Amino acid sequence: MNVIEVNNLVKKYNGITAVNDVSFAVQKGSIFGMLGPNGAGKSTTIECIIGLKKRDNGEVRILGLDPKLDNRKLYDMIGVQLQETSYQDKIKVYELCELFESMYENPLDYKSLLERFGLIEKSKSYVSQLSGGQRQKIAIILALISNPKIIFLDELTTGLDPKSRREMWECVKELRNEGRTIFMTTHYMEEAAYLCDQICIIDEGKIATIDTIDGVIEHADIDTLITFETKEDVMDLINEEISGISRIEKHNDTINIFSKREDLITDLVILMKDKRIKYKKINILRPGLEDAFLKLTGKTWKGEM
Ligand SMILES: Nc1ncnc2c1ncn2[C@@H]1O[C@H](COP(=O)(O)OP(=O)(O)OP(=O)(O)O)[C@@H](O)[C@H]1O
Repeated sequence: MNVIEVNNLVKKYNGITAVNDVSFAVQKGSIFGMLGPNGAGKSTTIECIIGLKKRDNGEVRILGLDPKLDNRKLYDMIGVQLQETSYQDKIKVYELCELFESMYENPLDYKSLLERFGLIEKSKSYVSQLSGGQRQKIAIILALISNPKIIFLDELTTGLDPKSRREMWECVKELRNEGRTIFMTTHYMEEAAYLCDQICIIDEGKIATIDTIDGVIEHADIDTLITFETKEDVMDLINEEISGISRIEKHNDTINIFSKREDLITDLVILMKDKRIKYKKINILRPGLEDAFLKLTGKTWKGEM
């Protein structure tokens, strides 16, 4: 069952198209990740979906409701963490939580949420005194107070250290395991690969692909690379005896074989054994999300883009 449906979404800023005919659906109880570089249109997509920004074209349904028309109803059912949330300087954690609690009809008990996220002893601290990771946990807690069915997380872990990022990942998984649906955006490929059931690669406002991680990699149709070292002249032999090679190259003693056939390595090892060819450092490199991103968008992934 789809809990988010977006069809042909378009958003322009002063004539510049930030989100260009974007369509996708998100299944109940899944983690859906939107992955793309700076300025790809991720935040704008979230803001249009939840009704914070007016879309120029297209249809959006969240739990069957149109955020443009059923704004109020939806706010009790979704939780949102936006990228640039600034809190009042002189507000304490419990005050902020109480403020959010007062906004909903059936809020969750914020104290148990603070407990769950290991922040109960920070209850009386000023939000401004919390670490980056703790502030992001507060953002999740605030998004959870309405006991939402769907949670929108916009670059939840940007700027966090690796340990805090890992902690946030576990939090997000837990939320999914409770049956909630997560829509998240991220710059981090390993985050998308670790968390997301479905991933959507967006670039310059357009979707390059939507699939599972394995599906995205498969869709990109990239060769596996098998490398090894030998001092012997084997190029002709390999070309003659082994099928399915897209490309083979030699750099000094290193041979690189590109192929769609992962089992090519088995044939290769048998061939070398039969012909008594000495080799070392045999290795297989399967394509990853990074390679798929490059193939699908023509851009190199620079980690935190
Ligand atoms: N309020 C605005 N007015 C004009 N242009 C905007 C506005 N907000 C975003 N844009 C532009 O729209 C495009 C998409 O921006 P958006 O913030 O949605 O991208 P993003 O993928 O979330 O990027 P980032 O990862 O840097 O947050 C960018 O070119 C951006 O400059």
